Amino acid sequence: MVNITEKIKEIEDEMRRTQSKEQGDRISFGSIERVHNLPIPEILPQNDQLTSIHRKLARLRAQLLEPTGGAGSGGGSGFDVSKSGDARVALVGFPSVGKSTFLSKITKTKSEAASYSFTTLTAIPGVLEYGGAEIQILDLPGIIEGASEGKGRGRQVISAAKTSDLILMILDATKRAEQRALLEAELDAVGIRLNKEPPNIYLKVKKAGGMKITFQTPPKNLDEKIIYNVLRDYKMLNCEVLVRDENATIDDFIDVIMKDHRKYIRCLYVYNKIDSVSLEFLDQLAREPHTAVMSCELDLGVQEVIERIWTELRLMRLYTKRKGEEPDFSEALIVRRDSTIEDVCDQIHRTLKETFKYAMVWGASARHVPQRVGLGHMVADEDVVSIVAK
Ligand SMILES: Nc1nc2c(ncn2[C@@H]2O[C@H](COP(=O)(O)OP(=O)(O)OP(=O)(O)O)[C@@H](O)[C@H]2O)c(=O)[nH]1
Ligand SMILES: [K+]
Ligand SMILES: [Mg+2]
Repeated sequence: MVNITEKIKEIEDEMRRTQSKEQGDRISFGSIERVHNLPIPEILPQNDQLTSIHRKLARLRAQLLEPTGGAGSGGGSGFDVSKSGDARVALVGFPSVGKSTFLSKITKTKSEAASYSFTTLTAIPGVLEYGGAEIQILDLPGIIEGASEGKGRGRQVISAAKTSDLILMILDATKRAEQRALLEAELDAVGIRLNKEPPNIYLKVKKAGGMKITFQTPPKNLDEKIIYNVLRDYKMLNCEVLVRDENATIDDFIDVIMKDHRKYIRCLYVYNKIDSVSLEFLDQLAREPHTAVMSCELDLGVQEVIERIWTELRLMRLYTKRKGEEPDFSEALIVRRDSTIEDVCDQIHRTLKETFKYAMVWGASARHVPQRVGLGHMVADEDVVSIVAK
């Protein structure tokens, strides 16, 4: 069986050699991920050899995703914890950063915490009640560098993270700064894209007619030849491509081709143990994007993290009202942002849509109050909705 990890290492070396030949030591390649994340013009100075190496690397990395994909692919199916509640949040981080301490603090579940690594060996679910919603929080074993290649329980942890609506990346404020980039790289390697929208590239596979490649505006990092070569690599000889984003890169394009293996998940970075760092450093951490800081031990910032979880999940609370009765504010109906009346119906009952006649809406989404609307109407947070069935 082919050892993909070894092959990737080989390519990394090849890349390093080509690189130093081309550009001297301008960029050092510490890890595959760093190569992968560099903007194309910088690492691929119109160099065909490098472009082809880069594509090979992307293909191999994709194989790491396959359940039967060579070395270190064992145990990639996640943990056997069923989803419950309105959303799932996964706690991902290196060992002993305080994941279990946090779970025990914000839910009724007690997950063992200790000062040694790998205290937690399996997924422990807890329930956070907030704003009328029940949010499942998944405490997970710590992961280590190389997790995506199967080190430790890495594959399993990452699979569990992939099923979540939000990743809470727990970081230790007292540890070196690289921890964040290392974890991001592990997730990136298995197709998880954090705080990113799917690339704005249209791709349609056809039965015949060859390749038709068009650009909405001249792209900065791509050209017809690069796209042509990538498509040929993936044996997509008949297709239509429209690149709408001028900043799209070759990696973005590969993500579009591999869209069944990509997951776009929001991530909140949470630095724990701020009781042990200087105020100056704390201030610096707190300014990073998508970041919150806390100390579970001193109970500092924990409530703020809970509030951030709620906003990052982008959930909305709706209240229902029966005809001729007051709205029921005792129990909220939780739906995702950008939900329509149709989603609301589905949330109430699987078949409600079939007998739906119209809905009355009170609140921010209503143009006048109440507004009579159809299934396509977009609701807003804290709207009151009354569904009228046939
Ligand atoms: N100083 C300080 N220590 C903390 C804080 N939160 C947790 N700890 C300590 O950090 C250690 C690790 O905590 P755990 O909750 O077991 O960490 P974990 O991330 O679940 O660890 P694994 O399950 O082994 O991956 C324990 O000794 C905790 O008491 C904090 O806010 N400040
Ligand atoms: K621990
Ligand atoms: Mg733990």
